[in-house]
Amino acid sequence: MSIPVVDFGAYSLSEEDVTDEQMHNLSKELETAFTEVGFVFLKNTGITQEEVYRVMDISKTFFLQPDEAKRPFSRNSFENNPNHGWVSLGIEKLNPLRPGDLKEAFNITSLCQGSIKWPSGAAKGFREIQTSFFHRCKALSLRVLRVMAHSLGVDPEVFLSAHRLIGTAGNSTTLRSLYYPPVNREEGKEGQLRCGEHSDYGSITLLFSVSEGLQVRTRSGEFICAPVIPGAVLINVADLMQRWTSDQFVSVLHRVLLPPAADSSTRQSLAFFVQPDDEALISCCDGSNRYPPVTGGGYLTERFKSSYGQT
Ligand SMILES: O=C(O)CCC(=O)C(=O)O
Ligand SMILES: [Fe+2]
Repeated sequence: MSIPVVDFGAYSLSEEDVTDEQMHNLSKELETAFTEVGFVFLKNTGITQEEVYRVMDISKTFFLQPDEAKRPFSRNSFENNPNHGWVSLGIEKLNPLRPGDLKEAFNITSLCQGSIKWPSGAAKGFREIQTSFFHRCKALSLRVLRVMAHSLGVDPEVFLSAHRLIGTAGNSTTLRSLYYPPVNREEGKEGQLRCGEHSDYGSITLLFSVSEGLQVRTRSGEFICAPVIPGAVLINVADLMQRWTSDQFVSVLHRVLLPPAADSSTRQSLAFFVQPDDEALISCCDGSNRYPPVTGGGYLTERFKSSYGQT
């Protein structure tokens, strides 16, 4: 089994709209991918490799600074926006049974709050570059959600009306830059990975990476390596979407292994975690009561508790 590749050109960000026939074809392709695998590569989305490199470059400039320079931007230090900011190495455990992940991250959630701080100095342009990429990812996500609604035969407003506030205080959608530094095997703890086995929490995730390392679990339970397809965006179903679709779309485990011994390369990726509005009530879209309704914000709060401990 492999991750399907779908040409999204008909509904790329540079196209105004899509014809009924194109929408039908795309929705069939996404339906197969999200029902059977939970992941899909989209080609020709309108988001270019150059845009991705620009965000990765400015993020890397930030990450390569000494920890003292990054500490003022730490996650959990901004009032009203606890998820914004820098997460240092080894802090987060996406698989709570393993030691902390060997990665650093920078989260960008709400774009317009006075209380948050943005890196400048060495990382000049950080805010502008990240913000404009956030808007591009938001636009693509809404298109993908529309196609997904068609796949399920539900009114697109079921998904779209629950994602009205992306980029504002009432929604926790996050653009996360990830940096995996070189691994020193001697210092590593038993069982430690770059990113432990997990599934994502929200509706869908857009993932941009330029090097290998990601593994995705298949239905039969084995992990397969995700290839790198230059210019393509990897999109996966997350847990709340699985619940919303009464398990029709599957949210599957994935992880990032350590590089082979003696390989001192780094890895970078960008994840755009799409999350329904905090107050949006998510009930099974097939009208069943397979899962009780839950709010976007309430569900996320519960999930964060397990990846950061109960604090
Ligand atoms: O870096 C990657 O490729 C995957 C990261 C990931 O799955 C996550 O942060 O949720
Ligand atoms: Fe993930």
